[in-house]
Amino acid sequence: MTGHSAQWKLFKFLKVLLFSFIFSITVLFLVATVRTFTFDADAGLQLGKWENTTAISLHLSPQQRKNLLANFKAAIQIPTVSFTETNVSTSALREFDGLLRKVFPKIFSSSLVQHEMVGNYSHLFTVPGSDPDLEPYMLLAHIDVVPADEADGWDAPPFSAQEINGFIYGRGTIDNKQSVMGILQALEYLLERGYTPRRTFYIGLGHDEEVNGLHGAVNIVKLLKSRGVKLQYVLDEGLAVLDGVISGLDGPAALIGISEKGQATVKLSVSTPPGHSSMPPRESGIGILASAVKRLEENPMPRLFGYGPERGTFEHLAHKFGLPLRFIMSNLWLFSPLLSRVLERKPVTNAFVRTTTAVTMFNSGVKINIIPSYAEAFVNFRIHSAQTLQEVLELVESTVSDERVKVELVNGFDPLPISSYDEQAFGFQIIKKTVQGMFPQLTVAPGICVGNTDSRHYKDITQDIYRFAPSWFKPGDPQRFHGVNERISIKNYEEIVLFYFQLIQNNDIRKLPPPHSGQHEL
Ligand SMILES: CCCCCCCC/C=C\CCCCCCCC(=O)NCC(=O)O
Ligand SMILES: [Zn+2]
Ligand SMILES: [Zn+2]
Repeated sequence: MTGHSAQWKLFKFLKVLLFSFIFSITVLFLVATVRTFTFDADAGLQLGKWENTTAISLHLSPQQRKNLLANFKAAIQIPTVSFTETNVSTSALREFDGLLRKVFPKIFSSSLVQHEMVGNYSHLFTVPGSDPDLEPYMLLAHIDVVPADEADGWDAPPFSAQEINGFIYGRGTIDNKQSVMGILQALEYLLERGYTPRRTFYIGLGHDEEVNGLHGAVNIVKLLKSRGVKLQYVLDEGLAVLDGVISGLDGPAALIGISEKGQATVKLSVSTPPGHSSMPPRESGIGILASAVKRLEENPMPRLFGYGPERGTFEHLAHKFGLPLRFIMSNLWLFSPLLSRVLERKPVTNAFVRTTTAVTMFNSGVKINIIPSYAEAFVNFRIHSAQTLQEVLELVESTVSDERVKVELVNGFDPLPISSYDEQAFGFQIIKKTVQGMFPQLTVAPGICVGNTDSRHYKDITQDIYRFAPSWFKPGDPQRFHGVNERISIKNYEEIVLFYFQLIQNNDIRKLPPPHSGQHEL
């Protein structure tokens, strides 16, 4: 070792020491002097005077609960799988339509409810309210599911709806037939009890959400637009109740999605001359493509934690963390870079830190002794709210940086706008009130939906889109989305039905109470 490099190492060591010292002093100073800033998640409306609208309560006999469960199981047992935009399970979708008509006779025979098929297999229900001055709202869910293979390690066949220890197993139990059946079951019960809404609402059930919703949601929106419909808000699938999923958070939290990430699907391809495998070139097309893919994986997109709505999530939840996390979450202006490095270690939380990179398909070769002429890979990016589709494409090009690799955008869109979630945000507050009415122990916070939903097609006819259902997720449950052993507890499915039953009635409020209106009442 030369004297020069030893000096340099000592200098670097002293620099780190000095930085750590300054950092510790700053933290101590802040702890001692700065009043920790936290949102009071329940401020304002909690004390406000709410107009009472939930006049009808839901009491179910053991037989009714059995029927409710049987209806849900029947829905799971129909394999309404979407494979590609042009390959959906049409006969299963027809069978599903038959099931809905059979198990929800009130809805389909009611003179109040208008039912239309859209794009052949999607459903649009219109339930007119008695007061035309109130702006309508819309509930969304989707009928289709992603494929599932029992051989991947399912504890029960994915379309069996088998009951194991109080859970129903099956593809679609949390994505998203619990909402499809939950919404309609709630409406069926309300109609049976003579309910008529004050505020008009729509229910949209897409049949191709898992393959972009181009025939279902897109056509429903076209139809509503042609009728001049504007919506107060839309509620779709997305976030959920997280119970133990966020490390360090004291108690469960309901995250209501106020935005969703953007998306880009990029195709990388390499064309090379084919030939005999006994005389291979130094680099094959597969090798060139594999290196490009590896470069994308090894160079993740930049950390952007704190620059999007995820910041609001952590600030709202800060008061539910113990120290030192509470302090860190309450001072993200200082700690975002540090927190990013912790969150990026796990896939579920990494999704909140950056645009994610997922290599989902890789195809090449036809025979073991032929050098293939073509290799292709598909990479799916989920774009952080603080980035644009264009910026992601530029980064992909510069990371691949090999003219032999063709880079094409298959499809993509920017992150969705941020819906309002303040005290005067009608949809957010109605959802929050309904959640807290059922689960007073929950903290409610705005969140960002890392997956995409049909609701993104509705952005021209509403300002406010929310993504939430009260599905309870414990550690390991988020991985069941599109994974193995997707399941829901019977208790939770019943809660979902009750949630929509209450939500529909809560929407009949004419307007929200003024903020802080109840604070002086003693
Ligand atoms: C705040 C940090 C921890 C948050 C943990 C989040 C838990 C995530 C819960 C649910 C997963 C999100 C799924 C969203 C719905 C996706 C719908 C879908 O599959 N759409 C198709 C697609 O995105 O390709
Ligand atoms: Zn879904
Ligand atoms: Zn899905």
